Amino acid sequence: MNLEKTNRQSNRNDRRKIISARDVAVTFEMDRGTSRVLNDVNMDIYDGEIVGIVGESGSGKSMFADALLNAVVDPGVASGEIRYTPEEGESLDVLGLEGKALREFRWNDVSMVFQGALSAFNPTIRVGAHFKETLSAHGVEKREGMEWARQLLADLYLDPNRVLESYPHELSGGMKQRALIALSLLLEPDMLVMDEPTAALDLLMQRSIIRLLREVRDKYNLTMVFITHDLPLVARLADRLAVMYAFEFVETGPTEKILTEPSHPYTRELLNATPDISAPIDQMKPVEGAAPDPVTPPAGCSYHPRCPLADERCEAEAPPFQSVSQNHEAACFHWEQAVEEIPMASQGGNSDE
Ligand SMILES: Nc1ncnc2c1ncn2[C@@H]1O[C@H](COP(=O)(O)OP(=O)(O)OP(=O)(O)O)[C@@H](O)[C@H]1O
Ligand code: NI
Repeated sequence: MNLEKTNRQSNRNDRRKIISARDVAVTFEMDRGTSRVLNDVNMDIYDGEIVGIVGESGSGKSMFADALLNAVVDPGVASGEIRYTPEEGESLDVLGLEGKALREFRWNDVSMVFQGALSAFNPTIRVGAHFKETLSAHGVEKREGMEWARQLLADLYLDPNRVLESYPHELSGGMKQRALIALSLLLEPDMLVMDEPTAALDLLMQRSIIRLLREVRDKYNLTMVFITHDLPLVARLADRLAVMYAFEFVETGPTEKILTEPSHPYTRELLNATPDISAPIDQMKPVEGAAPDPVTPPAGCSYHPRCPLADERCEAEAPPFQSVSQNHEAACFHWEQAVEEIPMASQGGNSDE
């Protein structure tokens, strides 16, 4: 196996678009109407980057993650187009994959640590057996595969022998989560999608996992999507952030730009709800007002009912993305006004006043 991929330093614009998502929607048919829980989102993900996706609970983060892997559960329906382009060979239409091709895609190309996945380990079999089963399901030679598993576990600062011999309940939450990350990397995917991978862990363990993920990304040149409602946490990890509100992305940009020049009114509120970027999540106050209902979303900009800057146009027209600066966009007609008029609570780096 070619275990270490080469690290390439190059301009983002020359880099391979590993994922290109266009007009991706997820809908559920409900008695009271169609629930649109992901609303025609677009997103490009570049080789080797770490993208953090943040937003409040219920905003559609998991729906986006699930769509990326064509893993939206019934009766949810994903539509639109998701193209995956491997390092070599033809690009794939992810939402068109099924059966064996889909299973292979999910382990070999883009793999995922699902939200609440700590319970994914079968409690009655040893951790090592989970690795062996995955190898044999994909026809990988066991000896070589398990050698790679040991290296991955060691890279995640686990004792391979101890972990492989253990039953899941014998490991702490942090160890289990790292073992799960190792398992998801077993078949050398190009990209790893993690949905709230640290939510069940204490603050110290969250931070150490963040550090580990950076090391793993650098060593294996992985592309990562890290989903969380914990903005301070993901800001330590991600190269780029995408802020989600009401089933859509409302602002994307380099992490530093989002922290220092947040331009969508919602992003500014979200950051203001975080008293200190290094403070733990439980010290955050929620953004005021209620999130929209996916069956009856507001017309125009979906944030307008909560937005201090909303005018008639915002009530009627959905704002397209506007360029704020290079690689930084906000879906708001009034982003310039937002920067001037929605003050940021004093916190490190937010100094545009
Ligand atoms: N099986 C389902 N049927 C109908 N609606 C659903 C279903 N699963 C989720 N939803 C709705 O889809 C919307 C988006 O949910 P999603 O799980 O993507 O949110 P999230 O941003 O991941 O939230 P959290 O931070 O709590 O994980 C929510 O309004 C949720 O109620
Ligand atoms: Ni979720």
